[in-house]
Amino acid sequence: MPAFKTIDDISNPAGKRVLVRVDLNVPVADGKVTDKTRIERVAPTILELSKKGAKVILLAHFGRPKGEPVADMSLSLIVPAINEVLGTKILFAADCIGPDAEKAVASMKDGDILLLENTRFHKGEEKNDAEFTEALAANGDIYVNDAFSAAHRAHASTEGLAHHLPAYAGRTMQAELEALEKGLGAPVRPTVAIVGGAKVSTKIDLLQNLVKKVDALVIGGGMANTFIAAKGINVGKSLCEHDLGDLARTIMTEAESAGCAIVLPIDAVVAREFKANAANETVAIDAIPADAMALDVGPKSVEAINEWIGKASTLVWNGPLGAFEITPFDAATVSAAKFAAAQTKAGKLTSVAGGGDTVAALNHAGVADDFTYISTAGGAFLEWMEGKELPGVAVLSKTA
Ligand SMILES: Nc1ncnc2c1ncn2[C@@H]1O[C@H](COP(=O)(O)OP(=O)(O)O)[C@@H](O)[C@H]1O
Ligand SMILES: O=C(OP(=O)(O)O)[C@H](O)COP(=O)(O)O
Repeated sequence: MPAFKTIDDISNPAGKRVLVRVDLNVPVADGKVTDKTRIERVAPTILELSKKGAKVILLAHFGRPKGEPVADMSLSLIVPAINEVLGTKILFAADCIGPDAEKAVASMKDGDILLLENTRFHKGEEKNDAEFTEALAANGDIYVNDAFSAAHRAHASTEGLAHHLPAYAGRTMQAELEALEKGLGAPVRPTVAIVGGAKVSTKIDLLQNLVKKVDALVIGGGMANTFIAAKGINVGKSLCEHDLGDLARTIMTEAESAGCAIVLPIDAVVAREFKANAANETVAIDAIPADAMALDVGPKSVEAINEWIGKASTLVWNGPLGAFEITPFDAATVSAAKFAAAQTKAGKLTSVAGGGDTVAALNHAGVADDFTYISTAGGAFLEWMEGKELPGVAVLSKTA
């Protein structure tokens, strides 16, 4: 575990302006938060600092707005859910830097909690731009990073700020690293990884190293469509990143050399509309109609996936196997989740899953509590698993 300072090392937080980086990138449907796990996980840090009399100023991103304000990516949408979890009313400022932020911070009393608007509404955030970082730092005396799930990003609010202010790890950051080390520090083989979901381009790179660490890599969701297409199979209108075909083929070749089995779907549940209860059919993977989308992996694929889970001693999982938010396309994810939970309860499996939507999917399946450990992190968790240095964690120990 990297050595860093924690909240215990803040000598007297009372009256201090503490910039706390949290991950509020939560699943939302019809303007409502559908899974509050990430908020629940950062609540202890926020409440502890507030109780100690600090002025708690929350920094977070929401979605991928590309450096411009986007109405449905405003963190104001998350405020009611935060109030509910914290059991107190927080303040909100319409910008994370400049006069709006300054005014809101200046009016805070000791113990108040203020959420600043989406840091990604400014281009400087993802560029880790010095001027933007300074503008963020102007509103704080201390920086606490509690966003383990965003620690794989070297952004202004996740990395840059630690160079400008005394930096500490929050309680969730500490707990995540400790739990991952305990559960996966020395994984018992065979180790199986399941990677699915929709963030294909940002996660596909990780698979190149992951295939060297695991005995089987099960690929589902939009990631599977990209691999299927790379094999020359038509995936119709499915979520698929066709330009990543070369990389997908390289990963399959490297997996073979490393002795890692790649488990791709052999059938799919397809529909013509992305909505709950859309008319659907199950087809062989090479028979996806040109006008349809594969929204879930099919029952034969689930059988094969569960067979791999049955052989595994360790399971790491990020990314749902299908569009689990809309029935019946949650079937494969729910089935594999229930089977992995049963294996874990029977003492046959160490199961670690992570990612905002993955946690929501496991909650939806009603089995999140039965997994060995649930991380709030998806991409960060996979990068940690690869043995990569996470910039948001590394900077905390470098500046300690
Ligand atoms: N076949 C598919 N087609 C479209 N979307 C999919 C498919 N499979 C999974 N998804 C979507 O992937 C999203 C989750 O992906 P991702 O953000 O990568 O996971 P996590 O947040 O757990 O890291 C969900 O919203 C789900 O609907
Ligand atoms: O939701 C997140 O990552 P995850 O989907 O890998 O769990 C984090 O908030 C990071 O978001 P990003 O992948 O847009 O940088």
